[in-house]
Amino acid sequence: MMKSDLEAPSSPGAAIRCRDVCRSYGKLKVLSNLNLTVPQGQIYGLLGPSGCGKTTLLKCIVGTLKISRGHITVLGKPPAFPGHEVPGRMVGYMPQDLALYNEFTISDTMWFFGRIHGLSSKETQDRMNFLIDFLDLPQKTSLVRNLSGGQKRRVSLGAALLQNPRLLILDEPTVGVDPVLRAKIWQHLVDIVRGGQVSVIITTHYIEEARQANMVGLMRNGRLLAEAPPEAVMKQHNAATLEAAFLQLCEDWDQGTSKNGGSPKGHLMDSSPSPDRWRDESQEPILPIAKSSPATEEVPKYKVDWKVRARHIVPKWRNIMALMIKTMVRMRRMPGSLCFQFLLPVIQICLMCLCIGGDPKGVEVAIVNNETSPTSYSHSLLSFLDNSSIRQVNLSHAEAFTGIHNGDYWGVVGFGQNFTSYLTKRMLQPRVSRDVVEGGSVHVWLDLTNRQIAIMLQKKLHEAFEAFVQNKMGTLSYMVSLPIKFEDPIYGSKNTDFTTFVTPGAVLSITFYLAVGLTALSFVLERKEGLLDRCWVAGVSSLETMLAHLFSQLFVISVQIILLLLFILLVFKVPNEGSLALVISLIVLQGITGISFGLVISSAIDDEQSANQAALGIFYPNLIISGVIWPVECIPYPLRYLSLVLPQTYASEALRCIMYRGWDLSRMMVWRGFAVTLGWNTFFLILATVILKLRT
Ligand SMILES: Nc1ncnc2c1ncn2[C@@H]1O[C@H](COP(=O)(O)OP(=O)(O)OP(=O)(O)O)[C@@H](O)[C@H]1O
Repeated sequence: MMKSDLEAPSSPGAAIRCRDVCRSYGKLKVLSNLNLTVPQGQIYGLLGPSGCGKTTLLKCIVGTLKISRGHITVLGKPPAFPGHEVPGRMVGYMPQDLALYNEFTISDTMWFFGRIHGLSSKETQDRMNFLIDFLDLPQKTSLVRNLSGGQKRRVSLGAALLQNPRLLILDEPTVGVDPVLRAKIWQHLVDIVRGGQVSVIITTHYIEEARQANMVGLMRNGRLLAEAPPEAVMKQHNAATLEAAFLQLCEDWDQGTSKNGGSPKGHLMDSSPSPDRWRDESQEPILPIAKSSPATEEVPKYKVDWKVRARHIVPKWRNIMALMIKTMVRMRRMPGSLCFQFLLPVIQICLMCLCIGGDPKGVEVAIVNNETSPTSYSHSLLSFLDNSSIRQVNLSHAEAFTGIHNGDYWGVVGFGQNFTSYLTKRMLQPRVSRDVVEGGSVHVWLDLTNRQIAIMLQKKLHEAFEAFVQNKMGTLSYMVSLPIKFEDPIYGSKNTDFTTFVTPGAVLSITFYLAVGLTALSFVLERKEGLLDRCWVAGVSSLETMLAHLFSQLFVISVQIILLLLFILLVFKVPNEGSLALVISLIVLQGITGISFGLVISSAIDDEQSANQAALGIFYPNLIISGVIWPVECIPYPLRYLSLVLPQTYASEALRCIMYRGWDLSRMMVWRGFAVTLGWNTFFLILATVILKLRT
């Protein structure tokens, strides 16, 4: 048997007491001055037409919805009171939504809730075996996603019954359940309340089955019309069935409200019933719940000492572990998606290194050479042009210019008839005429619409000319060199390409955005399916949910980062002059920033489409103004200040400094990147926790 570690509530008469409870959704008033009392050790059937506010009331009772006015106590204290086990092990909640993990098996589901409630393996196993048998569930290895609607509801009921809670809150547990099993479930409820320790509040659409309840509450338009034992309700209205009695009561209420200008008919009394009263005096008339009496009832004051409060706030490792195991099990059940997550960053960085920043290849350039001799300088110079980058096409002057105007060539390189003799003169004589300089020059016309290609052509022509001079003049080549000399670089190499600049920023961006993508939907779907609320009622705090997501996603991004680094360092040979530990730490921290930002989106936004839009919406602006693909120095000033506070600007700079300059944390440009990243991490995590807390 499971240990019964649950204390008796401070108010022995009532398991749940709602007084003057009001709750609205925007302008829609769903609960208005509602009073309800669920007696301890009894089954309370909450009945009412669709949309009258039953689910809303149950959510207020378990504490997932805040009430706008009034007072609720559950097992003696308000829900979510520090140190109170509601939410927690004392309460078993079956929400109206299925609120089950589809990728789980029945057994995974029970183990998950067992861990959260702190049950031992044996307790979980025993309870699971009993519930599978009792609820007539299929094999425990069956996946929830493959179960029928009715079977899913029974698994959901099983999860609520698992820890033998003191209070069961069941929102339509018998929908989609066959009559035999329905009877069995009701019999079970009757059995468990018999000892007087367990109380049940249950909503159902099958009004007649509520005759087995000890007490029914009849709800309409957000008010409780009456609260009494079922026989008393039927007797009061001379009805043979509870349904007929309920119809009668609604009619009476409607007539009462229309005749009396809003107040119910006279025979509906004006005081709130005491639960004990109904135990003995079930023949009394049905009592509506009055507006006046509860107001006179004093709201108890609850005190809590700081130790209990602190224990309430500190996250429980047990819950974090349970949630992490849950995420891992779900990942294992979706191997395709997991492989995709691991490979996506590698694919992205490979594409980036292959396609961005390298030298253009096979660029067609028209050559108009008016020198014919194969020994001429023009032929020699052209032989030094990099053939892999530039494809030379020999043409006449007219053809070359027609071609470049038609967009066939990126440039025209022209040599005059006397290029060789004029260039020789220019090289050897200190004073030459303008015509000699003109005729001894290479003339280049470029299509400058593509700046990268144009810059490449200019660079290749300069390199070809330098190689040509070196070849022709040997040690005397210094005589014709430009009076600007580029010495050996302090950092980097002379052949540094744009890829080298982009890679560190790209690695950080890829890690950040994949982490955002991984987490942005994590709560959205769980909230939609009611799983967040269900876990919260089981005693999982917002901070625990947040930390569990963070730790599980850390595992995924760690694998992603290892693969990314292997590719950039070993396959694409991006240089790393600094400490690998610093490189890894900075990338991991950026990943955590991405996870935390994803959690903010996930906790603030309710639907997948908006969450995706938010994640995508910030992608380009952030990428562009973080100096990842183009230097920050090019950003105009007011915008540059914004750029500098973004999570990736200083971090990219820091990573470049570590990798290419070999700097460490003693340099401001390095520690600044770490500091900004850590700052954003903390901010996003706190923000996400606060939003999640406010919204559950
Ligand atoms: N999140 C929400 N936002 C806005 N309105 C809501 C929300 N949830 C419920 N409502 C509205 O509040 C009213 C009461 O809904 P509730 O789900 O509590 O009814 P119910 O009695 O449980 O109905 P049913 O028996 O059909 O489940 C309905 O009019 C519903 O449209």
